[in-house]
This record gives sequence, C-alpha cells and structure tokens, in this order.
Amino acid sequence: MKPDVKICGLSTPETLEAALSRSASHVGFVHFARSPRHLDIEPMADLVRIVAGRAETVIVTVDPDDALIARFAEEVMPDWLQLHGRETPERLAEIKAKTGLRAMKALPVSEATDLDAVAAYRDVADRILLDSKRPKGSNLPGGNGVSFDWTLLTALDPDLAYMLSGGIDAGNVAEALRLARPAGIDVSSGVETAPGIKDVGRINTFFDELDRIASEKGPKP
Ligand SMILES: O=C(O)c1ccccc1N[C@@H]1O[C@H](COP(=O)(O)O)[C@@H](O)[C@H]1O
Repeated sequence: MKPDVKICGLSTPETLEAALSRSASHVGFVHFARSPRHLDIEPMADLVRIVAGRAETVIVTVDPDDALIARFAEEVMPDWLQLHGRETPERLAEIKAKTGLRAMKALPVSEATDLDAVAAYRDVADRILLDSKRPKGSNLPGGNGVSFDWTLLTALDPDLAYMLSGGIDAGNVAEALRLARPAGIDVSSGVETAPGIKDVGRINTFFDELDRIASEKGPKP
C-alpha cells in the first residue's frame, strides 16, 4: 500500500502548492518560536485556507497550553495537532477532548528501549510519529534533519500504523520504506535548501523518487 506522505514545515503558498500538486496526504505547519519554520497563527490560518481540503492539515507544536490549543482549534482549524514535546498520555487525551482535533504524538527514538513509550500512547494517539532524538547542540525537538537506526523498528508490533520522520530525503526514502515499513513518512529538512527554506525542486524530486519506488513495486507483466 502507498504510504501517507506528510510534507512538514511549509511556510509559503508556492511550496504548499507544490506539495499539494504532488498529492501529499498531509501538510504541516510549525508553531514553535525557536524554529526557523515558525509561523504565527494568522499566516498559518491563511495557508490552511489555501489547502481547502486537498490534504490533511497538521499544526506541529510543543507542549501547548490551553489558551494556545483553543486558538489553534478556533482560528486555524487544522485536522491534526502534532505534539512534539513532553505531553503525557493524559495531556494528549485532554487536548483531544478540548479541541476535537486528532492528535499525532511524536516520540523520540535513538535506541531500542525508546520504543517502550509506544505502549503508553498507542491507544490515545490517533497516530504515533517516531522521530529522531534531538541531537546534542540542537535547541529543536524536531526538524533537525537527522535520522536514527531504522532497523530498530523491525521489533514493533506489525499492526502499529505509525509515521516515520527524521532526516528522510530523496536519497534515503527507499531504504526507510524497505527497513521500517511505516504507514506514513514525514519530511521537512529533506526538501529544504537551508533550515526553514522549502524548495519546489526538492519537493518534486522527493515525489519523483516515491513514484519510482511505487513503479518498482507495481505488478510485473
Ligand atoms: O521543524 C521544526 O522546526 C520543528 C520544531 C519543533 C518540533 C518539530 C519540528 N519538526 C518536525 O520534526 C520532524 C522531522 O523533521 P526533519 O525531516 O528531520 O527535518 C518532522 O515531523 C518535522 O515537522
């Protein structure tokens, strides 16, 4: 089955259109002040309006308080909140109840035991996102463009439909899909020319590679 493809950290109408025209299943917008991809509520709402149902929309945020989640729900109206902080399973349930939005919980992975956290979240999160752990020296919990050892994921319950992120790009997505078999992949730095600068050419190259992978898997005459 074709994986979901989320292009994250979009901030311009041109790059958003590029992702939509190549049938991204999800498009993501970051609200985190320290991020080079940070968008305030109003510009984020403008981009979500452009999407107009052509893909699922995701706000990426970190430990949001109640006032912020209320603004997301009322002023941006995305389909999903991606929670990339230290939100507990209880807080996740509370955020879902307060907003009525679906929640994707990012869990940081660098070693096998990090996957133990999946059990606590899988019943409350609508999707688990397995991302690389923050590298030393970075002040961002995600969007660092680094990958982790995807062979660790072979130990996961095969029924877990998770998203994979962290340093995925056109050069390694075939290997990511082969080793990790995720239900979806999530890409940000891998389609940028510099942190926060998405590139239409790189977005197209990424989807070209996905098309190539799909054609290799297609039925042989
Ligand atoms: O992109 C950011 O700046 C960011 C900030 C705070 C939390 C998460 C963030 N990004 C998310 O991290 C993953 C992996 O990104 P990458 O492909 O390794 O650059 C992805 O979900 C981003 O949206």
